Amino acid sequence: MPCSCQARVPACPAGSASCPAGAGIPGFYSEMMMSGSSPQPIHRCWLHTIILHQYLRLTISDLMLSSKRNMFSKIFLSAISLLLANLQRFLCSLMQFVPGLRNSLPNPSKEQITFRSPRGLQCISPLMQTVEETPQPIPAKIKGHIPKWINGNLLRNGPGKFEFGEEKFNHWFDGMALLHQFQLENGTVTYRSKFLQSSSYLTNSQHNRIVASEFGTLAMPDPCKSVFERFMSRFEMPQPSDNASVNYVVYKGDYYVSNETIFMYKVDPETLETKEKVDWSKFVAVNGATAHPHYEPDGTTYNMGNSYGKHGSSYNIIQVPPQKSNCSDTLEGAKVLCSIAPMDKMKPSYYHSFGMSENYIIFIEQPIKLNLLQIITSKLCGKSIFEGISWEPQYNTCFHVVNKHTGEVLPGQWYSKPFATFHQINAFEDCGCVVLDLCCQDDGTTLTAYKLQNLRRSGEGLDQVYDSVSRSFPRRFVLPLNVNSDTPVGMNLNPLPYTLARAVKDADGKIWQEDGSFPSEPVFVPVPNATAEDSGVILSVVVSPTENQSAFLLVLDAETFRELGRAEVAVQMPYGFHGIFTSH
Ligand SMILES: CC1=C(/C=C/C(C)=C/C=C/C(C)=C/C=C/C=C(C)/C=C/C=C(C)/C=C/C2=C(C)C[C@@H](O)CC2(C)C)C(C)(C)CCC1
Ligand SMILES: [Fe+2]
Repeated sequence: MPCSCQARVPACPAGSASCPAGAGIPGFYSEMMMSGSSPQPIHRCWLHTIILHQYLRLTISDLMLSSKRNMFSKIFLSAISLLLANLQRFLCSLMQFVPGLRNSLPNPSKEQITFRSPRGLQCISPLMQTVEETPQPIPAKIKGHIPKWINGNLLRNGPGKFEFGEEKFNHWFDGMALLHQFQLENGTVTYRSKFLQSSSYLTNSQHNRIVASEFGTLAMPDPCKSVFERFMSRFEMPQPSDNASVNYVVYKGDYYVSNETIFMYKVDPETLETKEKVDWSKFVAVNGATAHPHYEPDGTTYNMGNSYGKHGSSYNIIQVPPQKSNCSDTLEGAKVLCSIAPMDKMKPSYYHSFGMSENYIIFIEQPIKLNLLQIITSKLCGKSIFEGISWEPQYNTCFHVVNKHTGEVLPGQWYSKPFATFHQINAFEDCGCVVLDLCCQDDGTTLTAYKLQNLRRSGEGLDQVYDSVSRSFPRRFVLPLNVNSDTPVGMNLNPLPYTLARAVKDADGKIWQEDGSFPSEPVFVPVPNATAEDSGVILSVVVSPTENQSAFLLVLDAETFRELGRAEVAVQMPYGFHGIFTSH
């Protein structure tokens, strides 16, 4: 990394103990908990309601920034309720504005965040069980009203088959990709689903056992082979899975499903048919890419992927052009914009997503480490890839900022105390800073909780699993970009006053929840020709482990979070991962 005037600037996690300035977003949660508001939404729907909260948080902070509409009264009411809820913290935040006092304020300590350990959580095992596909569209039963202007498909991806014959997968992420489609047309909704016809799915089906290893499951050698052949198979390199179960992504206007390996599949978003398999390494020198690319308005796509070579690994930023040069195009023209060396080349960090603002790509190198030696020898040791991943909080979390137009890595290092992050909320630039909102956990061992044996527990066992998972909070990080050797040390460099304006959402109370219901990642669909940023609807597929409780597509008014309608589908549906909406 170019580093002639390298400055190590502690990134400022709003509300965390390391940044006095940040009485930020996480405090919002602690206040919500401590002021006696129900912590239920997080506890009851611990898989995804959190994301709904995070989405809300984002909407509110954006509203606060633009502050154009009828927000003043909301802010005022919120401020009053916050003031009453926590007078001391409020005074502290006011003192932030007094020059000289700002840096001497007490840190909002983590200990202030108190949680009740929930007891008797509802068993969610039915959401992680094999289901049948529904290849022909079936009509959904509409309750309420689905606006007629929403025309298109909500496409979602996630695991739907967890065993073949007698053999069972170990980890939630191993389940075979089931592609879902909710088709919305003129106020009506139909649903269909199909299993991705990946090589993993086809060979496992053909042999009626697990032949292809997945993230958390090492396939056993073929029992029909000789003892010698079975022994020798242990010396083979693990093969990357093509079970693209994590998300739908778009490159050059075509739809693909993706996990995080070297393979993706092109799919037909209308019929859910599996089309061609695409290998990233045929186009750019990478061994995989995330399932969370970022898109420019013109269709240019940015992604990140690791490359592994003789001398260890690199993190690479990839740019895919917006248009095809002919109709059979896939990733032609893709290029590596820049490569970043890991802190330890044999132990690169795991990342599930990355940030993008107008001019920058922000890569977060977190202390969830891939032990390459262990992964390469995993077959020999009888282990899965998952077992080669570890949480190593002796490392800080480090932010790398790259100019996405030039590929130049900015000559600074921003770091924070160790935290783990899977998903980004937002990234933008303001006053010479990059502002990042992330879903953060103080501990990076969550992947273990997602083992199927844990998720399928019930009663006290499930409560224990839930207690073992570090809570996820939205946190705001401010990375001042114009830092050089003249920049004074020990001063808060965050010029943005609005990182304090974090407490508004609670009183706003835009939460959708229902007992025993598990909403999926919310997807915003703007009304055609929308003028306000939140004119439109929020779509979320809601599933339930309760018998005979139908899954449904929920349609909320994005501005008010009022339920407009729901489209119930009488099929069993597992809990999925991600998806997108595609307009007709
Ligand atoms: C094996 C091999 C090599 C090396 C291979 C290596 C290093 C492979 C590494 C593979 C890895 C790290 C795979 C990771 C897969 C991770 C996946 C699929 C993650 C999925 C995450 C999901 C679905 C997240 C879900 C969610 C989370 C976290 C929070 C919730 O709130 C919301 C929800 C459910 C969506 C070499 C060196 C190229 C040589 C050749 C052979
Ligand atoms: Fe994700």
